[in-house]
Amino acid sequence: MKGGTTALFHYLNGSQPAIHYPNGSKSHVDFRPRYHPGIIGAHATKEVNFFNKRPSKIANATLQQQYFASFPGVDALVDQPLAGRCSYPAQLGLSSSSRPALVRMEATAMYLAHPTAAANVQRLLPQVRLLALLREPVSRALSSVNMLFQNQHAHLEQASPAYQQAWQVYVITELRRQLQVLRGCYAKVAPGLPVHRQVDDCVFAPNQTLTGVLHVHVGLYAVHLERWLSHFAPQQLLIWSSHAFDEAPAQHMDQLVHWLGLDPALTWHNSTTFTRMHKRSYPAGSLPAALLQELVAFFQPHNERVFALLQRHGYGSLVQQLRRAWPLELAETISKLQQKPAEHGRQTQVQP
Ligand SMILES: Nc1ncnc2c1ncn2[C@@H]1O[C@H](COP(=O)(O)OS(=O)(=O)O)[C@@H](OP(=O)(O)O)[C@H]1O
Repeated sequence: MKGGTTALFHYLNGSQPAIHYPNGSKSHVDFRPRYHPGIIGAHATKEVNFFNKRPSKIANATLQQQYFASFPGVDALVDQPLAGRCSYPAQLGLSSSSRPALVRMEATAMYLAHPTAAANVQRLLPQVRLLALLREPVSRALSSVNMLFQNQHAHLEQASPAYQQAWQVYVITELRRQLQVLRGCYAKVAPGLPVHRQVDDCVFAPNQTLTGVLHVHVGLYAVHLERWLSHFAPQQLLIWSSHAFDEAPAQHMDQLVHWLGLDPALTWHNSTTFTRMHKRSYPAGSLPAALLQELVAFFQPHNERVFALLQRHGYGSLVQQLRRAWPLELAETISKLQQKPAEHGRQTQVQP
């Protein structure tokens, strides 16, 4: 969440007006082709929000049918979506001469941090391939709180002093509150149960909700990856630095095509211009230095935990990449947020 999932989804999915499919479902046909014809996104939205529901007693086959109804060209009875098969290849831009492989994808930002999503996915899609984008956690938290603030204060003119003042009060209050709740959760962690189980229980306690701590909690990647890696093998989980993806999108997309075992010759390299998506502005000069320091200090040991976890699971080169990228991302965020508009754009030195 806030790591570039919208951009990734749309780079892969092209841009598509609606058409109708033989099974009665309404779906898409490209006017800008998908990056690879063998990868197609969910209908209508990148976020299906299916696995972040409470576990249900409905039979797996019915649940699978419900889930696959979110994707174009799918009739789960004849289509064998779990086998990567597709009944209407021509409509999806695939050659119909053989039965081509088709990867269906969605990008529900909430899955990574959700306490039961990994278990729910494993139950229905044990062979699934997963991709996580990790953004420097302080920048990610500020992006998250900025989005919520903007959604709730659309009536305020962004350049106005009232907007800046309200932004500052909101960001300080909300981030401090979330930091306090999560410090409490981590302080209670004891030897025994895995850390992610203890933290999930605390975050999901009766007087506490996931959304209530989302800005900070999502960036505590060690607990989330620990949870997903307790359900899936590292071979099923591709993890990218958000910053590296931003710097070299085509290279990452080609890596994805290769990792999914699709034919690279079918890749449509000119399908997208890789412009940033979901980008928001921030009020310059509004982030107090003390809050910034508090955030940096809070995340620092958690970042070390995620580096150690990734190293243990064979993601050593990613760790090196994140150790280089995160200080740069943090410096960019500080430059964007802390300096007065006149100073904006100057180089800023930060401690990693
Ligand atoms: N290609 C690429 N790579 C990395 N990061 C990118 C990219 N495109 C957009 N962005 C920045 O990502 C932020 C939006 O992330 P998401 O699309 O994941 O947001 S959401 O979870 O769907 O709300 C948002 O960050 P902020 O602008 O700081 O809010 C975008 O600017």
